Formats: sequence, structure tokens, C-alpha cells
Amino acid sequence: MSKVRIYTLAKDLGVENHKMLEILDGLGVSYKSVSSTIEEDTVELIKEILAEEAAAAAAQPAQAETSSQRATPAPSSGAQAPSAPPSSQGAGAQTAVTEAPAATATADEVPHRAPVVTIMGHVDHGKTSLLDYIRKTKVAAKEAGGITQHVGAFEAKTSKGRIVFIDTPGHEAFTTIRARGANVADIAIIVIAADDSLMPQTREAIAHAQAAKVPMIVAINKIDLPQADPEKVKTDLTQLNLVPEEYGGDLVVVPVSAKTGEGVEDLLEYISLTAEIEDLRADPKGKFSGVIIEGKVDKQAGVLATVMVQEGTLHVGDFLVVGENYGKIKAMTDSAGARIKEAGPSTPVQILGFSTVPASGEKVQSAKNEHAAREVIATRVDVRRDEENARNRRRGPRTLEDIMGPVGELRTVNLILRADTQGSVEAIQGILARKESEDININVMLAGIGAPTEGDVLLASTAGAQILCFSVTPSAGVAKVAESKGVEIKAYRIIYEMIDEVDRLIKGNIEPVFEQQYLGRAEVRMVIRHPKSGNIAGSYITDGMFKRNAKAKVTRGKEVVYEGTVVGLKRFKDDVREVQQGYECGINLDWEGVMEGDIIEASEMVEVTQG
Ligand SMILES: Nc1nc2c(ncn2[C@@H]2O[C@H](COP(=O)(O)OP(=O)(O)OP(=O)(O)O)[C@@H](O)[C@H]2O)c(=O)[nH]1
Repeated sequence: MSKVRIYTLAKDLGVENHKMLEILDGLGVSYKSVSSTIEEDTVELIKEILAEEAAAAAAQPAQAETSSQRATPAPSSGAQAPSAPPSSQGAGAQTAVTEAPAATATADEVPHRAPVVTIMGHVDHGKTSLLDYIRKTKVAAKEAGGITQHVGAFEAKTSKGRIVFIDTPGHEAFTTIRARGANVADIAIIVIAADDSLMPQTREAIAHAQAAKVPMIVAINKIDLPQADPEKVKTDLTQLNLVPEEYGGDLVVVPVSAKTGEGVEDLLEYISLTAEIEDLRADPKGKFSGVIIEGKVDKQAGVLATVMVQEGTLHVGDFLVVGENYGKIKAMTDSAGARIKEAGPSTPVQILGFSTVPASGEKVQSAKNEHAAREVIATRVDVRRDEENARNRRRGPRTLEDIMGPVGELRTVNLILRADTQGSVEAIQGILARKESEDININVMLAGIGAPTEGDVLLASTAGAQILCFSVTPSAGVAKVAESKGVEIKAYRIIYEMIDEVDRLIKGNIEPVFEQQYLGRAEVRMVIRHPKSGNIAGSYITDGMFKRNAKAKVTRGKEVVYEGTVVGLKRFKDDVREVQQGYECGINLDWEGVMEGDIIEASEMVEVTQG
């Protein structure tokens, strides 16, 4: 044995991968992930450390008892421990909530949950086939047969525990859910056909996963084909700065065939490993929260909604609030079509009990009773109305803050680029790269050929990005979606006009600097008592001009006696905005102490452009 993969060693020694990484960190050994290999010498050191720890634990039996995490050997899987141990679950635990007992959680520790995986990739690269293969082989036969309906997600039982797959392939489902502010997937599988390599939608899928900060695993599919060229896929990936592990990077790449099943077990294993590293946990006893995966109307049953339980446990009879609607769970089925009464974290369940079809991506929360549900909805209606009113009041372009975040930090300009040719895309990217500076990070989330798509708009709306098009224009449909989501799409025919727009964004990013600018001077010749406005300084403008709302400084002799604002200006009886030098006027200050002989100086704050 010369080199060993970290997770293989962890498995052999009955230790969790986490623990293994901790030891490696302690030894100062660098690694990319649990699938990195380590030297034999390091393996020996690890064994010694574990032996010492075991001896120390044996010497302190009392402590060893409480520290179940260390003292209990991990189950043979050593990987994903998807759910609560029976002890913390209570007697009510049932199929959808419990799993094979996880080894580790102490009483007050939040238990692990199963990973939720989404599969994305270019059209025809085999997303559906891969999901079908997994469903066929990993969903128990009696569940998979006959009555199983498509509910938007399914649970696969693997040797490493449960894995939940969102079975609407493609990034539309992913982005629709994200566009409503929910993140349902923990891991994204990017399927790339080995005979086709990276295609536009592959890049989009990668951009979506990156924007959501969801870990990615690449499945190179169709390796059974004679013309398959997995090496080309790997090299192409490096051009997107995604470096496969075997090239020294940290991207997990698994060759598979959805047709023969080759590599699918490896893929599932990598999913479990990634999940373990992500340390996914949720409390079945916590406050319920979930997300709608999909909703539909069934001719017989009525409205059916698939909910992914994210936190807490759902029970038949619970009241649920989705958006501005609520429902009471009349019946619940798991993804295999079996009736269940409860469902814990990372469980997709189909619910009967809503009166309107909820949209995918909507967040679901529970309410104590009908009254509480109605109250939640009433508050939401109020908030929505206030927001609508506020929006109507300030229709117009979004602020730079909206696009780039708070002032004073390293700010990122998120852009989606669309152009007519690869050459234009590259030329624009080249120019943009040179615009980056210490303060500005230009993040081209997606650069594609062809008109912007609805998917781009969703990505832009969730990531706060602006869509810039060169020599392509959005279709009317896409433009409409963009408008409804408040996403700006700007189209250009000249590259430098597009770059000017980026410059504008960058310039606008610099914190504005204001300067006080002198406006004029006035001599107070008499003070007039006005029944409504108080004391008005009857003055003569000796220099410059006065404006309403200008800053005012009053000096008496050499002393500044007051600093405030010109709240009103009068010429004879009329209110005026400005008075020029050489004219008499009434100056109304937000101060009553003005006296004959005072000098009033007016100034205003103006924004000075930098650079
Ligand atoms: N030889 C071979 N063919 C495959 C494999 N996986 C998928 N296919 C074929 O590739 C075609 C497209 O597969 P799908 O699973 O429909 O691809 P998809 O990515 O879901 O496609 P869309 O749903 O249209 O986006 C089908 O004809 C499949 O039979 C594979 O591993 N090997």
C-alpha cells in the first residue's frame, strides 16, 4: 500500500470522515477533500493517534460514556448518518422520520439529516435517465411499482443512508425554488455527456449551482458509448476554473453510465461523502419549516402539494401557511405513495389539504391552529400592501446599493453576459477583467451565446445581477419576466457602450463625497414679525444668491450666532425659491433670534464627482 484515500481509510478504521480530517489538520497534512490520497507514513501516524485516543478514553470510563461520539465506533458505513437516533426521537418515530440508527448524536445535539440532491445539465445529457436508473435500483421494488406517482422528489435508500433526489431535472426547478428565496438542494449533480462535453446549459447549470453556493459533483455520463471522451470533459472543465481532483483541484468528477449503471454506486457514495462534509443537520423536534417542491390539481383528490420538510416534523392535522393561503393536512403520503402520519427533516411528502395550488419554491410554515394561521396571513397581506405602495411611490431604476450591496466594502458587480458569438463574449470578458480593482470585483456569473433566457432572469433576480446583452435582445416573454422580477436587461450593439455602462456601475460604486459650497451673503436690515412664520429677516442680498433650503450661518460682529437652514424666502408677499444679488427679500430661518445688522451666509452641500 503506498497511498490511501482518506475516506477509504476512515471506513477501514471505523472513524467518521470528519474525525479523519480533524486529525489531518492537526498533523498539518494538506488535502482537498476526503477523496484525496495520503501517504503511508501519515496513515501510520493516524493509527497511532487513534490508538492513543482509544487508550485515553478507556482510562477515563466516566467521560467515555458521555462522549458517545468518540467511544462508539461509527457504523460500517461511516458516512451519512441521516436521521435522529431512536433515543432522541421518542416513541412516535416512524418510517418517514427514522432511519437506520445513526451512531453519534448526543441528547442535545441536532441530528444529521439526509442530503437533498438536484440534477442539472444540458438537454439530452441524461438527467432523466440517471434519475430513472437511481429510482429503479434504489427505491424498494414494491414502492417503485405501479401506484408511484411523480411527486417532484424521491428517496433513494443506499448503503450509506438515505439520499433525497429532486426529480424535476434541469435548473428551471432549481432556480424557480431559489427565486422565491428558498434553497432546497444541498448538492448539485451536473450531468455532462461524455460524447458532447460542456454545452451552454452545462455552463448555466454550473453558474446556478455556484450562485447558490451549493457543492457540485460532476457526473460524466454515457461513458458506455464508444465515442465517449471523459478526459476531454475534464480538460474543458478546467477552462471554467473547475479543476477535477485528479488534476489537483477539488472538483469531484464521477464517470457514469445511466444506461449500464456503471459508476452510479460511486456517484451515490460521493454524494454521501459530500453530505457528510457539509454536516447537514436538522432538528425533528424543532419548529417546522419546509418548501413547496411542486403543486398540482388531481382530478380525483383535489389540490396536492409536495412539501420538502426542512426542519421539524409534520403531522397529519397540522395547519400550514403558504404565502397568503393556509390548509390543514388531511392526508400525507411519502414519495413512494405510502400513507404516513408524520414526516421529519429531508422528507418529501405529498399533502392533501390545501384549497389553492401552491407554487414551487414557496416557503411553508406551520401554525398552531386555524386562528393563528389566519393571523399570519393577515400580517403577510399587510406587509405586501405596504411594499406595493412603497414600490409604486419609488418606481424607477434600482439603486446601486440594490445591485452591489452596502457602501464601503469590497463590492461585487454581478453580471450576466449574453452575446452573439463566442468571440464577442471573450472580448467583453477580457475588457471587464481589466476593470477589476481592489474595491470592485466584477463577477460574470454566466457568459453565454444567444438571447437571454428566463433562467438568466431568475439567476439575476436571486443573485442581484444585471443582464448585459451584446448584439442580442431578449424575447418579449423574457423581457416581461424580467420586468416583473425587477431585473434590468440592457442591450447594446457597440461593445464600448456596454463597457461604459459597466464603468457607470463601477463609478457609482464609489462612495459619494459632498462638499459645502458658498452661495451668497445677505445683510439683515430689519426684522419683521410674521403671525405664522415667526421672525423674518428683511434682508438685502449683497453677494451671490440665496436659495430655499440652503444652509444658513448668521454672524453678529465677529461671532457666529447661529447655524441652520433657510426655511423660506419671500419677495414682497410671495414665496420664492431663489433671490439674486442686489435684491431685497425676506429670509425665514428655523430660528427666532435674528437681529438687524446680522450677516447671513448661505451655502449648500453638493456632491463632487471623483476621479
Ligand atoms: N448510451 C447511453 N445513452 C444514454 C445514457 N444516458 C442517457 N442516454 C440517452 O440519451 C438520451 C437523452 O437522455 P435523457 O435522460 O432524456 O436526457 P435529459 O438530460 O434528461 O434530457 P432532457 O430532459 O431533454 O433535458 C436518451 O436517448 C437516453 O436514452 C447513457 O449513459 N448511455
